[in-house]
Amino acid sequence: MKLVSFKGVPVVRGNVDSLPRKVLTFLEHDVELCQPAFIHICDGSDEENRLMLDILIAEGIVQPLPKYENCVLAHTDPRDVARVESKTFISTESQREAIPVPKPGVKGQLGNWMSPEDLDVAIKKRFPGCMKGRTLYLLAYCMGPMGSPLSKFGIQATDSAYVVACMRIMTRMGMQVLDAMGDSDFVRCLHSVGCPLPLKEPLRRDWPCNPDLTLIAHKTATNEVMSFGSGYGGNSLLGKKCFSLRIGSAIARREGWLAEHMLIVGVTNPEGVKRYLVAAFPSQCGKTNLAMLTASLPGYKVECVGDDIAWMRFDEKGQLRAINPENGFFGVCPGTNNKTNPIAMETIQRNTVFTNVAKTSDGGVFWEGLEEDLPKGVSITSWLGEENWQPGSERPAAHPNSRFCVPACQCPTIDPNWEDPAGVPIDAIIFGGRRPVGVPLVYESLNWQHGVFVGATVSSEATTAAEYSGHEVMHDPFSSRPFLSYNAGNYIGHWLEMEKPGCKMPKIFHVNWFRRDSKGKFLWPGFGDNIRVLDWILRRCSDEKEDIAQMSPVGFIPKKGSINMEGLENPVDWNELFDLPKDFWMTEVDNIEKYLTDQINEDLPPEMLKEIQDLRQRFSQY
Ligand SMILES: Nc1nc2c(ncn2[C@@H]2O[C@H](COP(=O)(O)OP(=O)(O)OP(=O)(O)O)[C@@H](O)[C@H]2O)c(=O)[nH]1
Ligand SMILES: O=C([O-])CC(=O)C(=O)O
Ligand SMILES: [Mn+2]
Repeated sequence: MKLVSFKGVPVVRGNVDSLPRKVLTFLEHDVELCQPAFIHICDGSDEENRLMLDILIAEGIVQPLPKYENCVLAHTDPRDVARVESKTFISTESQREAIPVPKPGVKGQLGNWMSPEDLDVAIKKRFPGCMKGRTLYLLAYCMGPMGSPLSKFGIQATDSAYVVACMRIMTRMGMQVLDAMGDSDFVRCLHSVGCPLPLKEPLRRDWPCNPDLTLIAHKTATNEVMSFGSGYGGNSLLGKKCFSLRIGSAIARREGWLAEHMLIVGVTNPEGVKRYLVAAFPSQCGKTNLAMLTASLPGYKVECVGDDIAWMRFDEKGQLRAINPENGFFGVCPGTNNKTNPIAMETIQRNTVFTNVAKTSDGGVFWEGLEEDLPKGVSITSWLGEENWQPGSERPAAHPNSRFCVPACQCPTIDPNWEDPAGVPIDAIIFGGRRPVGVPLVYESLNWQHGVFVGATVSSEATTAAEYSGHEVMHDPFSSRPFLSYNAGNYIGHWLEMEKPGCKMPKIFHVNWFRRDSKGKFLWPGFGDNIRVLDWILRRCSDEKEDIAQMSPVGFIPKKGSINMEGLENPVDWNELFDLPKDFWMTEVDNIEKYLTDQINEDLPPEMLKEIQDLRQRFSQY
């Protein structure tokens, strides 16, 4: 029998009675806590999606984009435009489980911890009654291909129809998941925009959020996420960073695998040999672009498995395999255009939710980088609603962290094996970041331990993916600093422990597309030309031993001329791209040492101290 109400709350859609027992218990708890006016059990259907978009349009949160097929544009409160690292917490019994204890007098930068008692207080301050007057949407979703032994289930309760529409794109969500779940365990995710009705103060730009009380909390021991006050992507689509990275890496540590902030691609060379690799760059540093690369070298093909997150484990034959837990792309808009990323441009013509981009008078979208594609005679309304926005204005047309949210299956270069339940075999791991000086285009680590050191010492210029301004170079271990959910020292230790007899260890590389010349211009063209570097990397992974690498203090670097530069639009300066300035690197080693010993202190694995010593030693003799 269909229940028409649950705990006295009308069920406007879906059948509460058919929910698995554990899901029902979760729902009961959230309904009692948040006191929604209605309950809606999501089925993931097209019809339901239409309903969500209609609600969002009626509320003024999104507007249709008649120029494209089934696309909408959302504008947020200008205070809710990015992840908020300062309000993101890991809650564990002991602090040291979650974050290292830095040296005395040093401010820790490797995550925020909250005691279970403080979290209880924080929850009681926020969640009771937080959904009054609103609908609680219950979504069942699967991270990873349905039926894969590597996949995991999640349940999210949310009071945001925007979140429902985006989660339907970013995860496998709906009836089929509820059916497949049965009584399996799941990650419990509760999300509220924190604006019960009636409102206490008017919304800005019709976007409900609660910046003063924003809190993104994770209980890793019990696989729980509680997110309050933000509707923005990484804070609200809880399957993404919260589950797949923070909860995911804690599970991965317990179970002996890796959950990483990495893209996954397959690269086929002109001989038809295909190899897969993963790459970890910090937010806004080129993962989506590399994942959708159009090769500028003839005969090469790059196919996309994922653009942001990889779950990886060794199979029984000792081969590392990766799945993409996600079902869509939540990609950066500015800079995306038909030259830099034509594949993304084609992907986002349909069924896309855009957030915080500008709108054109012909019902399309606009952002920095699309100037050349702008039809004649159209006018632009900026993301902040400024009409008749003009190129060159002081404020950008689109927010620098504006995003598209689109189903992965629409990507014309999606890999045929992207949903292989066994995952794809990984031959190389790449780290990288935005390094304006000193760091060469590519180098290869000397062995696994050195490669782990390369990952642990990733640094990059700050971007707008979180609440930073300016371009300071920041440490970002494994490109996952914002997503660490257990002690960074143990994180490094976990990576070291992945090397086991019988496992074929992938080679580890470091790349830098962002080195600049003395005038501030990028030395490397990047984008489609990055295939030239991938080609070198994959030749290094091949069984055919080519004479293309030489030892340097940072690791193996390409022998001069060993990267294919044929057909480059403009010549590049090899010497400048691979220069290793000794004074820069001596300072870099000191910085690394200070950062790791200050921040991770007693939990830093001694292997890292050895790597610091060796790097300094190699440079002092250079
Ligand atoms: N110069 C240069 N810029 C690049 C390159 N690849 C990407 N970018 C720019 O870097 C910005 C971010 O690129 P994305 O590929 O979206 O970065 P991401 O790592 O996927 O970002 P998140 O989604 O935040 O994790 C965009 O503005 C790109 O145009 C490159 O090879 N060279
Ligand atoms: O989490 C987000 O909002 C988007 C993202 O991929 C990142 O910042 O790495
Ligand atoms: Mn990302």
